[in-house]
Amino acid sequence: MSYPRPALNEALERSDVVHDANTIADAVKEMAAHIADEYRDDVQAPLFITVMNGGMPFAADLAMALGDEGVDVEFEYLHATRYRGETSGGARLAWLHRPQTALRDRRVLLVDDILDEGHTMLAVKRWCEDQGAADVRIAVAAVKLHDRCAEGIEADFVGLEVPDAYVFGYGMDYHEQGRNLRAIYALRN
Ligand SMILES: O=P(O)(O)OC[C@H]1O[C@H](OP(=O)(O)OP(=O)(O)O)[C@H](O)[C@@H]1O
Ligand code: HPA
Repeated sequence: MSYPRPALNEALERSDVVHDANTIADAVKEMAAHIADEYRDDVQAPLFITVMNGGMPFAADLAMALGDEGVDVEFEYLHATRYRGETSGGARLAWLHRPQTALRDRRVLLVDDILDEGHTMLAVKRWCEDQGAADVRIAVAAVKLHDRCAEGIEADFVGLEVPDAYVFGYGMDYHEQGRNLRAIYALRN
């Protein structure tokens, strides 16, 4: 993250709301119903791995909505970043924290804010598979609409679609700011 950073207020002035808080809440509830169907008959709770930092608000909402559906989850987290507070991603994914729970034979649900070019999820999913996970599913609050997504990766559960612009809010940052906004905003180019 380079300083001084661009101001969040100025970014908000040149942004549009793409999904408001109510729309996001409805999408999370609907996703939770689908995800619950996937796991409710399992003897062991899925390992619910939040991809920090961006995945945190969505993961919290989704976990509670799964609880409402009567489905328990075991919490874990990882931190892998390739944007590092910037608005375009680097080639290298930096692992800042790996899950400490053994993944062997576990069903894993990876939970993140956005699937954009997919490089982060591709690497994280492969790592989980290499650890011997029984199966790895991906839930994201939003998928960005473009044709630059890495081959071989897609989300199993998607809340909302966002346009091909830099988006922030609901976990997603604008230069490490704005993650705690309840709506999702897109910068006008
Ligand atoms: O599909 P991709 O193009 O790979 O981008 C998606 C990833 O980028 C963001 O993380 P970031 O690297 O910004 O780390 P952060 O969550 O700590 O901000 C976001 O939270 C996803 O994990
Ligand atoms: O558009 C985005 N916004 C915030 N974080 C992101 N990580 C990948 N794409 C984005």
